Amino acid sequence: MEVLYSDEAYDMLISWVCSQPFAQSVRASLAKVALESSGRGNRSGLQVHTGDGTKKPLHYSPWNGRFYFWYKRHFFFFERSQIRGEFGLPREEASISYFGRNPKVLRELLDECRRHYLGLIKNNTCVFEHQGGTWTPSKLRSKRDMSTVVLNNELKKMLVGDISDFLNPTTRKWYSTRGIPYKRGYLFYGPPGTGKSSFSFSLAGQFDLDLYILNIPTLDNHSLKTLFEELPQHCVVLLEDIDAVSSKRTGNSNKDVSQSTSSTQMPVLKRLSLSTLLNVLDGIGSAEGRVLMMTTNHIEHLDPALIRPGRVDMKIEFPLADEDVIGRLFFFVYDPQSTTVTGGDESENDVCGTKEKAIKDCDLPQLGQEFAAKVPKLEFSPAEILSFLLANKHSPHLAIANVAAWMEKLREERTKLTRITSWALDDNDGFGDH
Ligand SMILES: Nc1ncnc2c1ncn2[C@@H]1O[C@H](COP(=O)(O)OP(=O)(O)OP(=O)(O)O)[C@@H](O)[C@H]1O
Repeated sequence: MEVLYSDEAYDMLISWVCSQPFAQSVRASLAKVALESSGRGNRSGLQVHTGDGTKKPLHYSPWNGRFYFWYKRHFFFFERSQIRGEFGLPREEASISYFGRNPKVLRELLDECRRHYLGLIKNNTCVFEHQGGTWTPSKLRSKRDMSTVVLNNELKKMLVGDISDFLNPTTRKWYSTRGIPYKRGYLFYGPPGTGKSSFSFSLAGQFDLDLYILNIPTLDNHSLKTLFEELPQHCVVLLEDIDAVSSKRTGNSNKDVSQSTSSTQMPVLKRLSLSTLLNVLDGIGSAEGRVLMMTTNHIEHLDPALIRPGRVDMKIEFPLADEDVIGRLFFFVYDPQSTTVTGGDESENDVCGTKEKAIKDCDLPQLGQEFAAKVPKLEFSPAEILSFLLANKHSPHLAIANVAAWMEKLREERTKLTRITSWALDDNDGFGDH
């Protein structure tokens, strides 16, 4: 049985093989630094982060040979090597065989590999990105708990309820008996740093779905079609910064998006046309059961066709932080319940412990109110506030004392940035030097 490197079955097989006793004593092995703290360990066997803080841990796996082992009273051999593929590029290959005639035995073994792999990744979300027209091997990221995205609770509940209803097996039947395509689309819109991507990621984790991220500016028509055709049945597809593709159609419904403007208002060269995107979203190639999440900073730049019901079933605004969110972000950072001290040496933990105790002794609700009263509502994004609070994470009092100066600095930076942007735009107006 051959297993293709490009397929996730490859990871299932290799990670199982690496966990077997025979793999520890092989004489030909591949040594690699497991670069990612949590991920596939360069596809030489799944490496799930152990949190021991080892720098550049080495990982070994059977390589370039034939390796024999017993499994359920059958004699197997596993082969893995590197060959020259298309255009002379090196390509990895693996296969598994056994002495016998029943293919079921091999499938049972692969199923065991699958279960082993699912056990390893159970607290992770598999994230797929793309290079041109192909999905790259998934990366594993720890699931992000929904509670870590500070948002209106009603909204959260409503969205979670909507998605869980959609994913309910009876819903699929309901859709098919009525001839309605079984898919659901959401648009998350709002200023940068308000949690749109983070929330999409935590939703994927909540429903144990793989996340497929599409980066619009790097796509052309052909690759978008191919990528959509390769989507599995149940997954979350995240189309980030969808305004980078959209153009307001002025009479000509197929106007090319190369004339559109991006979030920064700068003209961008794009090869992906709006009509292709619309066809792909509606087409047969569009996987059944997929949850589509689109994000944008500029809902006003979107073509109405892109977000019409059927393509987008719910539009959800992610606003700048209001008083409630500001207070909850404060709590999120200082509440000892959401604090875990990991890694570091003992003395560092002692310091953290002392600081935590000092924070515990504070009247947090009172301080939270004080902090929220100092920050004007709907002026700063949750990302900005969080970043400030993290810089003062050991002292809520310091955060309150420093917040006015921080806001002033941020406002100055914004003014400067607006001046630079408008200067750059003026310079690009085709009227030459200033
Ligand atoms: N509401 C929030 N609650 C908790 N953390 C947040 C929230 N909003 C933003 N953050 C934090 O800010 C950072 C940026 O957030 P994220 O990328 O989700 O924002 P975004 O709205 O998708 O931004 P953009 O529009 O620029 O893509 C992340 O580290 C995230 O954890």
